[in-house]
Amino acid sequence: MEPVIYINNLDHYFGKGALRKQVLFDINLEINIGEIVIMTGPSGSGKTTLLTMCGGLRSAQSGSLKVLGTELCGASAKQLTISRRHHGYIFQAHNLHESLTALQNVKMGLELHPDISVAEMNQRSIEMLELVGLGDRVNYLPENLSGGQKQRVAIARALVSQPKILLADEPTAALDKQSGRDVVDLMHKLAKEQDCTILLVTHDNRILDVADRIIYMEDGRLAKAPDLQKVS
Ligand SMILES: Nc1ncnc2c1ncn2[C@@H]1O[C@H](COP(=O)(O)OP(=O)(O)OP(=O)(O)O)[C@@H](O)[C@H]1O
Repeated sequence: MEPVIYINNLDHYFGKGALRKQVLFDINLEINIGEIVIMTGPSGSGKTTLLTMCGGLRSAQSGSLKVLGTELCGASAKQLTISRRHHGYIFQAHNLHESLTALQNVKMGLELHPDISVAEMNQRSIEMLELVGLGDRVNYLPENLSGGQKQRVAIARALVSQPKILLADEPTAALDKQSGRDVVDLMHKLAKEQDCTILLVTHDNRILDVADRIIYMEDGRLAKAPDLQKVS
């Protein structure tokens, strides 16, 4: 079966002219359907850059980056927008709209899907909030929710459209130990139920056990994780 994410000889540069700086070097990676891959590594090593490229949030310039069979390297803005419909995103700071209720925030996860009626959007969003244990908080504003609850709303928003790929950048960074664990377990459970592939960037060693595979980024290159090097 074709990998969900296929990356071959991918390089990436920021800036132009004298300020041009290479931040990704010859990345090669395949991620299969339903796999949970955690990407870790030092700050500034390029993890978020790679994640946003996989998500079609940043265009790829050199090499090959295929997501769900579509080549994103050199893709137009329109093609990237289409590609984004298949993804859910979760960020460190939940990124909820403070003036919108939990339900309204989750419904935004269906915004790119004009084929779904308003009634169905409501129903699916409420069901999703129930699944993340917030059925009694649908009309709450983010300011009245705890950090863990806000992140659960973000998970509901990311998964309400049943995306094929879930991209998460430091989803537990702002959470205490137990909330972080709960959030990751929930992502894991829901993604497995929906056969969703997860690529998750984290510095949080407490959640590494959720991964099927851990990859390590250093200075813009995929490298062997330090503990593996010690063993070999
Ligand atoms: N928009 C940008 N313009 C120029 N340089 C950038 C931009 N975004 C990131 N960089 C640089 O690219 C490199 C990789 O950054 P990136 O955010 O991908 O690293 P990271 O591994 O995710 O770091 P962290 O763990 O701190 O989030 C860094 O040197 C960073 O300064």
